[in-house]
Amino acid sequence: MKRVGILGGAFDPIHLGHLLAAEAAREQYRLEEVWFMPSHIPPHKHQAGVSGEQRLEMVKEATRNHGAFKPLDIELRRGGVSYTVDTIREIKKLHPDLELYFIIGADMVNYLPKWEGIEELTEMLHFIGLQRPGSFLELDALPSYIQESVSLAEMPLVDISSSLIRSRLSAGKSVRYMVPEQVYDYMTRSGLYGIHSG
Ligand SMILES: Nc1ncnc2c1ncn2[C@@H]1O[C@H](COP(=O)(O)OP(=O)(O)OP(=O)(O)O)[C@@H](O)[C@H]1O
Ligand SMILES: O=C(O)c1ccc[n+]([C@@H]2O[C@H](COP(=O)([O-])O)[C@@H](O)[C@H]2O)c1
Repeated sequence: MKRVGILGGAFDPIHLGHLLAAEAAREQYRLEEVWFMPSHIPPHKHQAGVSGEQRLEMVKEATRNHGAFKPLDIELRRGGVSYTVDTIREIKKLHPDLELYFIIGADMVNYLPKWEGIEELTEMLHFIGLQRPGSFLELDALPSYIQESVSLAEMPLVDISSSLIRSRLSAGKSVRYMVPEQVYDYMTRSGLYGIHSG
């Protein structure tokens, strides 16, 4: 069975933490592809500041040079609140032959018990969890059926988040090298987040 990883997120904007997480999961779990999937409306946080189209465009720019990385717009096309369980049901119908891995940072691992339809999700896929600065991964605190569906991957700890990038930009600070150069160029060209070139 083909092994595919999915990295879901707001990508508001996509940054190096996302890319390193995807690459670590790909390498350590021998994933043939990793799909980067922007949410329409995220279930547990504020709606993104920039449009879905622009977040998808940044994902395309960031993934274009990696043969195994692909953008996936299934949640943007569906609209509404992006519950992962609904998305995975849809993907399973389209591709019954895939072995699916959902890639998440430590903050989201700790949150798994609150996810919509989490029991069904653990039957449909595996989770790959990554350490993230500021969030201590507490697998022991999770119910055992969730613990069994989570495996960990190692990555260099990267203290970058989309909110850090947005707040730096609103303060007129540089975010160069926190996002790939192509994403930086796109943000500058489109004037996203009030960015000024330089
Ligand atoms: N620096 C990082 N290290 C490891 N995982 C990360 C990192 N940044 C994001 N992730 C994971 O990537 C997924 C998507 O993240 P998302 O697009 O919401 O970015 P974010 O940086 O967490 O955004 P925000 O700061 O706006 O909350 C989540 O599972 C999140 O835990
Ligand atoms: O389905 C849920 O209940 C659920 C709850 C929290 C997060 N998620 C998904 O996890 C991914 C990362 O979430 P976030 O909030 O860090 O962007 C993204 O694809 C979300 O849709 C899903």
